[in-house]
Amino acid sequence: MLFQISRNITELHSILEHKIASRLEQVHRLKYTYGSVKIEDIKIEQIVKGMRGMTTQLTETSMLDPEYGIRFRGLSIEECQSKLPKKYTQPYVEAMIWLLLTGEIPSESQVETMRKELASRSFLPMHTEEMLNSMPTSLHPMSQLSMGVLSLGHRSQFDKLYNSSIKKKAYWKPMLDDGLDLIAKIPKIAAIIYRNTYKDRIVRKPDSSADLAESFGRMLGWDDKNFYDLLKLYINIHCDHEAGNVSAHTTHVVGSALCDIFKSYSAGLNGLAGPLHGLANQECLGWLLNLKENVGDYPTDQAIADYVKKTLSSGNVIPGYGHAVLRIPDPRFIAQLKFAGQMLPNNALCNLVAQCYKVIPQVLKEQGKAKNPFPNVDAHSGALMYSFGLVENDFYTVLFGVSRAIGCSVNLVWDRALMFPLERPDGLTITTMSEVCKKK
Ligand SMILES: CC(=O)SCCNC(=O)CCNC(=O)[C@H](O)C(C)(C)COP(=O)(O)OP(=O)(O)OC[C@H]1O[C@@H](n2cnc3c(N)ncnc32)[C@H](O)[C@@H]1OP(=O)(O)O
Ligand SMILES: O=C([O-])CC(=O)C(=O)O
Repeated sequence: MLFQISRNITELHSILEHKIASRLEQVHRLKYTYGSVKIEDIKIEQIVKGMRGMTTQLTETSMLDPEYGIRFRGLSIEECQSKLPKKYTQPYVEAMIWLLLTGEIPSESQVETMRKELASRSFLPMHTEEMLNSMPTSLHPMSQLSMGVLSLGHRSQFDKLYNSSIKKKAYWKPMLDDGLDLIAKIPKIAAIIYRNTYKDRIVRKPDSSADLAESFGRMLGWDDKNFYDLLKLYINIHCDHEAGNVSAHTTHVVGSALCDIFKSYSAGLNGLAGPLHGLANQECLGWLLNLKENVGDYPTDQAIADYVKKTLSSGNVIPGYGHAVLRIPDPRFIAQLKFAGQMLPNNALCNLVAQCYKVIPQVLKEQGKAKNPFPNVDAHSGALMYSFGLVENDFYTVLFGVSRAIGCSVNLVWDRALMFPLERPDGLTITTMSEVCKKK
């Protein structure tokens, strides 16, 4: 047999086999029955402005509505919180993984199966640990993470089987195996980076009796169930955000060349490390601490507004505000605001975030540039981590990367299952496009 699946995931495999067969039929119909149907026109403006509002991708796992926010397999964040099996106040990350993969709410026993499967895969190969341990601590944690993930590729089942006689319609199986490996191993990579860069270089082993978030929290060095809860919330809300965001899109494009998950997601992580995307959470905390230093712990609204105007007049963006798609306050921000209100009602930094939410949208509206003056997910995450003692803000995007590995992996599994082709859009030179415009 070319490909051996672990006994733990035989049920998951058969659920997926079934779902994939029916989705393949739909994709077949889209391609052959409706192939010539036009769904929208493209304006020059959209091409010049970074393809905003152009529908160009098929995705299974989540959809982003500008006026509502993210829905994971049709469920809002609040619905996920109330319907998925949970520990303490937040759903298990394993439950979210199951939901994204299958579109179904898992039972407690399916969550436990997923937990065991991930725990059994959570060790790292020796060369990955040695490589991480040899990295200079001055190298940005996201560069370390991207290389750590890339180094896992030596045992890619997808690479191995691609070079054997595996059929195209079965590519998703080794991709799932690699995806589970990536999701299981990335917390340990992140923990090594954290302990090496900021602490004593001693990292606890993954805890095979704990769930993914708790084991991750322990490896980072925390013994605090509220922190594990925060990690569950953080990982669940950051794991997927439709297909067009920079990290997911990059992973998808690289994967479309039939790269394995490790090469594809390593590329995605490099995109996540940009300040207009995931790195905004690092920038955001820096900005917030500077604000606090300038205006004190309990500023007036006017003092905040003045500081925001100063940032804008120096030509910088307000990190954590605005969004390429959303036109409302990000529900992921609201979920964190609620968590902070319940867990840390008297925390000055989190209360400052809440006060900024009252003040900043008005200032951005008055400036009149940002299409969305409201906070996005990054406007809160750093303040929460900081308040739980994780104060090293250049590590924050690594946490984001641990989470986004889930959505990106699940999407690659489905990309291969639906046999999506190499992605290769056309381009025009500026001169040719100008000529096309003149003719029209
Ligand atoms: C997980 C995530 O990736 S969420 C996003 C995280 N990034 C940030 O928080 C960084 C701050 N925000 C931004 O830079 C932007 O809002 C982005 C990158 C998120 C979205 O970019 P766009 O879709 O181009 O935004 P939009 O169409 O509203 O931009 C129009 C103008 O408003 C400006 N603008 C948008 N957001 C902001 C902001 N937060 N502060 C100041 N100006 C802003 C843009 O820079 C642009 O100015 P320009 O015309 O001089 O180039
Ligand atoms: O959707 C986007 O473009 C950015 C974002 O919020 C995410 O990737 O989480």
